[in-house]
Amino acid sequence: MEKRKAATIAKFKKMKDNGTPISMITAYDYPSAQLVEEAGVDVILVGDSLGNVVLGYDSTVPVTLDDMIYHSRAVVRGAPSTFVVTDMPFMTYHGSMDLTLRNAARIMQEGLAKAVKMEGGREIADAVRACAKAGIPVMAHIGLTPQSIHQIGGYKIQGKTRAQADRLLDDAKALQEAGAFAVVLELMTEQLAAYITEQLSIATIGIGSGPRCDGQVLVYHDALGYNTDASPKRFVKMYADVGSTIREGLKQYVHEVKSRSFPTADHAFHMEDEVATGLYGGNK
Ligand SMILES: Nc1nc(=O)c2c([nH]1)NC[C@@H]1CN(c3ccc(C(=O)N[C@@H](CCC(=O)O)C(=O)O)cc3)CN21
Ligand SMILES: CC(C)C(=O)C(=O)O
Ligand SMILES: [Mg+2]
Repeated sequence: MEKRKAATIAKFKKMKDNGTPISMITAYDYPSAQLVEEAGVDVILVGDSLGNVVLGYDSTVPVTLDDMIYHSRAVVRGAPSTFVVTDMPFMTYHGSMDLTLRNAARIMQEGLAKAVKMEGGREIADAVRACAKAGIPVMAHIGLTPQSIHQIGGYKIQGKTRAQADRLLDDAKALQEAGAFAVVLELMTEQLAAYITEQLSIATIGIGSGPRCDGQVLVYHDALGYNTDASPKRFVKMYADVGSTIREGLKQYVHEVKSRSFPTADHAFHMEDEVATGLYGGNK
C-alpha cells in the first residue's frame, strides 16, 4: 500500500475552515488499526471505551493508564501513517499538574500517540493549558463525559436547557482558549452542537450530536456490528455486521470439527509414502 502522511493538528483547523468533514473512529489493536488506516480515516482514537468493548467492564472508569498505553502502542504499529489520539483515562489528569504532565508524557512516549484526549470543561482548562504548553496536543471532550457517569447518573443527552447549553458553550470556549486543538461533542442536542461548532475556531468532532459538527467519531465495534450487547444506540449507524459473520463462522467451525469434516487432506501435510510405510502400520 502506498504510504501517506499522517495528518497534523494544523490540518484539522484547515479542514474546518474548508468545510471538509473530519472522519474519526476508534481502534484498540493492530488489526483494527490496519483496517482503519487502509480505509483512509483522518484520526484514530484509542478510546477508553476499550473498557466496554474489549475488556468487558460496564463503564470506562476501571480503565488504567497502563491499559491505554498497551492498546495505543498496538494501534500505532497497525496505523503508522494515521494521526492517533489516545484517551487519558479516569483520574489521570486531576491530581497535581506534575502528575498530569507525567501521565500525558507516558501516553506520548510509551503509547506513541500524537495527542491526548481529556474529558471535562473549564475545570480541566489548566491541565489542557499545561499539556499544550509542553508540546502535547490536547483534544477536549465535553457533553456526556462517560468517566463521570457515576456523578451524572446515566448516559443522558446533554445541553437540553438554555442554562446547560450556555455552560457547555462557555466550557468549549475555555478549552479552546486553553489550547485544545479540537473538541469532541458527545451526546448533545443537534442545535447546541451546531452553535458551538459555529462559535469555535477549532474543529468539533461529534458523537450522537447530529450532523452539524466539523467531524464525526464512532466506536469501531458499534460501527461494524462487532458488539455482543443487545441494544444498539440510537446515534450509531452500523456499516457492517461482523458480529453475525463471526458467529456464523464459529458455529460452522465447531460443527466441522465435531463432524470431522475439518481438516481435510488439503489442510494436512504428508510424508513420502515409503517413509510413512511402517509408521503406525503404514500410510493409513
Ligand atoms: N460501545 C460503546 N460505544 C460508545 O459510543 C461509547 C462506549 N462504548 N463507552 C464509552 C462511551 C459511553 N457512551 C454512551 C453510552 C451509552 C449511551 C446511551 O445509552 N444512549 C442512549 C440514550 C440516551 C438518551 O436518550 O438520553 C441511546 O439510545 O443513544 C450513549 C453513549 C459513548 N461511549
Ligand atoms: C466515544 C469516544 C469519543 C470516546 O471517548 C471513546 O471511545 O472512549
Ligand atoms: Mg473516551
